Amino acid sequence: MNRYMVSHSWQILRKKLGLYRLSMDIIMMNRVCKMFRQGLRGFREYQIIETAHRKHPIFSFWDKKKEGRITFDTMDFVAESGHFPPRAIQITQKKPSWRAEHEIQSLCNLLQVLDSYRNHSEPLQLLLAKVMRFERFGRRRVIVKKGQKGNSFYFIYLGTVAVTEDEDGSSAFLDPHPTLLQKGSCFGEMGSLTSSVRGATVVCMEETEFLVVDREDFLANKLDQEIKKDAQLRFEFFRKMDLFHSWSDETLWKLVVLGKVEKFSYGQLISKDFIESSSIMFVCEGMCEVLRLIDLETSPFYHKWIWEHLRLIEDGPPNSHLKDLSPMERFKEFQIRSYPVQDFSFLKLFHLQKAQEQEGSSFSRKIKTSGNTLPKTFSSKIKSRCTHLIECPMIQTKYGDLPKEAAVGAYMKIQTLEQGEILGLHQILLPESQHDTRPLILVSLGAEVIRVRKEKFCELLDSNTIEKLSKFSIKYPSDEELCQKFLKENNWNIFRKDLVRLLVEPRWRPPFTPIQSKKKGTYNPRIVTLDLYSLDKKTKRHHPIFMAPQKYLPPLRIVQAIIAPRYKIQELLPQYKNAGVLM
Ligand SMILES: Nc1ncnc2c1ncn2[C@@H]1O[C@@H]2COP(=O)(O)O[C@H]2[C@H]1O
Repeated sequence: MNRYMVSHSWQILRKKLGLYRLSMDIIMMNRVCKMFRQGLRGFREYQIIETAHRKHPIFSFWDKKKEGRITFDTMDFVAESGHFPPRAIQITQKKPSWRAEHEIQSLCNLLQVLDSYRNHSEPLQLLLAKVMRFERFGRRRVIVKKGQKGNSFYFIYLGTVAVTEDEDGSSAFLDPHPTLLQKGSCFGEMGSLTSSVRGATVVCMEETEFLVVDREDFLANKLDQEIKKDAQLRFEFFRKMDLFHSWSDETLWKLVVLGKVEKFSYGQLISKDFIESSSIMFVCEGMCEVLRLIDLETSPFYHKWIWEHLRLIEDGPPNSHLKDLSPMERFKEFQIRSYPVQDFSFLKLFHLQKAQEQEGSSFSRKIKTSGNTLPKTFSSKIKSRCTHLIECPMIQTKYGDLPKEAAVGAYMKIQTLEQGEILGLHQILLPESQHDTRPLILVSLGAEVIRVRKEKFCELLDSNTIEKLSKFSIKYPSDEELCQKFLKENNWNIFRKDLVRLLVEPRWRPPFTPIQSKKKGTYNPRIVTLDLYSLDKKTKRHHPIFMAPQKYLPPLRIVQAIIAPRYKIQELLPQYKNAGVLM
C-alpha cells in the first residue's frame, strides 16, 4: 500500500509542481535547518534555568477606595542568592520610555553592587538604568564574537565570562589560565560605542546574568553626551592641577582618555600592592590611606621589646588590677572613691621620660638603672631573662628565640591622600635599581580616583613637568622605623588605658555587670590584640581587617595592639596611694 501511495503522490508532484519546484523546496528546507543549527550552536550544554517554584506568602487586601484588590508578593524584591531579582527583571523587560522614574531609581540602587556601573556619574547611571535589558545565558554561550560588528555592551551581574582570541571561545575551556571577567565587570564597549568590529570573543564559563545596553538605545537616550560631559569634568580637574600647567589641551585630553575612573566606599581595598600595579592615581574626590604591612618578627627592636616585657611576668598573674576583677576585689584593690582635681600631665611626662631612658639601652643595663630609680616594690618583680618562665612554642629568628604567638604583623599608615593629590610619582625620576619596591596597600576612606598606567603617563611628560616631578620625591619610612613607631604608640595607648582605668573605672562601673552573651561573627577587637599574658593559651586566629578578601591576607596574624606585662601604674607613683586618693 505504501509503495502504491508513494508512486501515486510522485505522479501528482510531477504533474502539479514539477521537478524544479520540488528541488527548490528541498534546498530551502536544507538552508533553514542549517541556520537553526548555526543559531543553536551557542546553546550546546545549555542548562534550562527555571525560576524556583517555592511557596512564599502573598499578601493581599481589598482597597475600598480603589475598589480593587492590592497584592504584595514577597518574592518581588527577593532574589535567589546573587541572582537578579524578579521584580527588577520585570522593569528591564519594559521599553525604556515605559519605565517609571521610581523604577529606574530602584534599578540604579540595585546596580550599585557592580563596580563598573558605580564608577559612572549619577546622571549616566540613571540613563543606563533606563535603557538596559536583562539576559541570562548558559555555559559555552558566545556573547560577543571576534570580528563581528558590535551593537551592545554588557555588565555582568552574576557568573563568569572568558575573553578569548578565537572565534568560538572554545580555547577558554582548554586554557588553564583564561582571561576571566566576573560580577561587576563590563565588556563590549569598544565595539558598540565606536563602530569598530569586536576585538575579542567573550564566552560564558557558567550560567551568567547580564544587563545589556544596545547601541540604538544608547544613542536615542543621549548617553554619549553624558559620557562626553564626564570626560569634560575630568579634563577640568587635570587643567586645575599645577603639575599640568605646561600641557597643551591636546595632551591633556590624551591623559583624560587614558584615565579610568573608579569609586570606592569607606574601608574598601583599592589596591593590595600599589607599587606592583605600576600605575599613577589621582584622587578626584574624598580621601584614601597608604598602609604598610609590617612583619614585626623581622625587627630587632620588636625582639628586644618583647623580651623586656616578658621578663616582668612572675609566677603569679602580674598586674592583676588590669584583669577583669569582681566588684569586691576591685573594692579591695583600689578603694578609690574620689580624687582631688589634679593635673595628671606629669604622669605622662614621667612615662615618656622612662621610655626615653629605656630606648637604646641594652637589656641588662636597663635593669640596673631602673632598679636604682624605681621604688623597691618593683625589684622583686624583675626577673632575669629566662625563657623557661614562659611555657609556649618558640620560633627561631635572626635575633634569637621568639614566642610563636608573638610572630605577628601590623598595618601602619604611612600617608593620607586628599582630593587633588597624586600617588605613584614619588620615585618616578629614580632609576629602577633605586626603587623602593616594598608593597604599599591602598585603602579608601570614601574616594573617587582616576587611575592611569605609569608607562602611558611617562610618554606624555615634557621637560617642565619632569622638573616639577622632582618635588614629588618622598622617602617612605623604613620598616624598622615603622615598627618602633608602632610600639611607641602601643606603649602610650596602654599607659593611657591604665590611667583611665585607675582613675575612672572603679567609680564609674556599676556594682554588678551582667554576663553578656558572645555575639557570633561580629568584629571582636580582642581578636586583633596580642596578649603577652596568655602566650601559653591557644588563641583563635582571625584576621578582620578592612574589606580585603581573605585571599589578600598574608599568612601572618594581624594585630592592632599588644597587651604587655607592665608595672602597676599606682606603684610607679606611690604618692597616689596617699593624700586624698585613698579612702
Ligand atoms: N584583555 C582584556 N581584558 C578584559 N576585557 C577585554 C580584554 N580584551 C578585550 N576585552 C573586552 O572584550 C570585548 C570584545 O568586544 P569589544 O572589542 O567591543 O570590547 C572588548 C572588551 O570590552
